Amino acid sequence: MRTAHTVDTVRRAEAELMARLPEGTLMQRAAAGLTAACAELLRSGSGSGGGRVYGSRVVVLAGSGDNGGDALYAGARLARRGAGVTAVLLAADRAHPGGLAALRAAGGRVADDPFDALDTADLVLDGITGIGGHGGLRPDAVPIARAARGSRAVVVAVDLPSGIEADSGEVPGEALRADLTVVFGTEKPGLLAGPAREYAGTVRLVDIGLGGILPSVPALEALQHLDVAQLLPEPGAASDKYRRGVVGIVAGSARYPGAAVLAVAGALRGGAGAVRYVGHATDAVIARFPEALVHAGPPGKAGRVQSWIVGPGLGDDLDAVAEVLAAPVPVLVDADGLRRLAAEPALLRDRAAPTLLTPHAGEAAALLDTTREEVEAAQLAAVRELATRYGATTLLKGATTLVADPDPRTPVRSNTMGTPWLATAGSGDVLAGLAGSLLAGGLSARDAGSAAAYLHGLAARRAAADGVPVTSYEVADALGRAWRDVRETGGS
Ligand SMILES: NC(=O)C1=CN([C@@H]2O[C@H](COP(=O)(O)OP(=O)(O)OC[C@H]3O[C@@H](n4cnc5c(N)ncnc54)[C@H](OP(=O)(O)O)[C@@H]3O)[C@@H](O)[C@H]2O)[C@@H](O)CC1
Ligand SMILES: [K+]
Repeated sequence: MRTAHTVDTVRRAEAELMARLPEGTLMQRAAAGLTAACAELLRSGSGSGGGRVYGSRVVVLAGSGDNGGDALYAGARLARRGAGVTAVLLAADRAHPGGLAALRAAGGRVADDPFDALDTADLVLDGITGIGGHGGLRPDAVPIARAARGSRAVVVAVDLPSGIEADSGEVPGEALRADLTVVFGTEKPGLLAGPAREYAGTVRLVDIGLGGILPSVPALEALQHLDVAQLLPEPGAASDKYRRGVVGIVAGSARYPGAAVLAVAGALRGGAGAVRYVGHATDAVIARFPEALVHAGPPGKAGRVQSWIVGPGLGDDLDAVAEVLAAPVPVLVDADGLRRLAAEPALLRDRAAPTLLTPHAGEAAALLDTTREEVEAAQLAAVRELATRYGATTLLKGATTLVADPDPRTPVRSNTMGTPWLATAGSGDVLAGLAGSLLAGGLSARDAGSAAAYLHGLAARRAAADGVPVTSYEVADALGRAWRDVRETGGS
């Protein structure tokens, strides 16, 4: 599990740890980890320096705080290993004194012209701001950040990409996009939530000893293979199809039969014992999936289910939404179902069983009565607000999918397994089917949503492995492989 803690929590834990250690220990631990990551990157040839530290050209962008201190100390360590290190000081009179002295003592120098230095750099260390930065890059830093990003150097962010908001994941102005972010002690929410996450590149955690001090419940968390393997239901010897759960799907219409087919495709690979399809696309569903149970009447007459999925491709025939929401079983509401809910939120009022809402940014905007742009700019705030306002677990789709429970103390789950290949028609229908199927298998709404998002992303990566565009149907087809992948890592 990857975990992230808020800035306040990190600062409290750091203060507690620092009180027990000689002064400067944490910064030296951070700088040592940062140096190791940079050296590895330079040796791998990711920079343009010919595969070694000795003789490589490193530029340190140092702001006025401790983030700049970390970067300067790491620059000093790289200089001692033979790198040519130049510092660009964003606030010359307030650069970290110890870090700057160490850099000079190791043979590093301060740049006369930042742009000349960046022009020939192999690696840039971004220490402009870390957890103390707010409001995006300041005007004087913007051209320097642009030159760094425009150079051929590999960019390594110190703790966080400068310009992102650590706690909210928002990017209020410009930020410096990194290839690698070396984060200290614990991840910060902005590394697991968009849009900030898209600035971080690969994230590498350096242990500085906060492990035993940080609270065990983080602000955000992201499942990994092993976590997903532990969540997936496994049929026991006594399982029959009803014990494994029947998932009911109300989706598709004469106009959009494909949404029904794709939702059923996802559900069939989610481990439920049976999939019961209800709606106007029974012929299309049966033609593709003879194993599905189909029913053309209202959901209430379709027979028992352990969970419902309602919404994909329904068009304007939305009477079934209220009917399904009145059932005492877990319900996943997607697509057109969410439109109905935005018009009548009271439909959720009397529900006691779990509800999982799966909006994309546009649907989330309608539910929150705001714009898509506002949701995309503040994804973490939006998913939390949806979950509390609607009293329902909410999965907000995007480049980084987030899942929030109504109880604000429960960590928000971030799915880091997504891929741009998933931005394709019908992708959400497959995800809804898969998540609804996991709900029928007994997973909580939060587990079902986050495990489904993970498997869905992994399946898309597998399906697109040879670099060709994938269709949603192929993603559904690859879910079996994704499931096997996590199972094999999970050792079950
Ligand atoms: N605590 C610890 O034990 C450890 C901490 N560690 C490290 O310390 C980092 C936190 O250091 P920090 O608190 O000094 O803040 P930091 O992120 O360097 O920047 C704040 C300074 O920048 C300024 N500033 C603000 N916004 C700005 C902007 N948009 N653009 C430009 N400047 C801006 C603002 O100054 P101002 O100009 O407003 O007076 C302020 O002084 C943390 O991320 C980690 O790297 C590690 O060594 C491990 C141990
Ligand atoms: K930084």
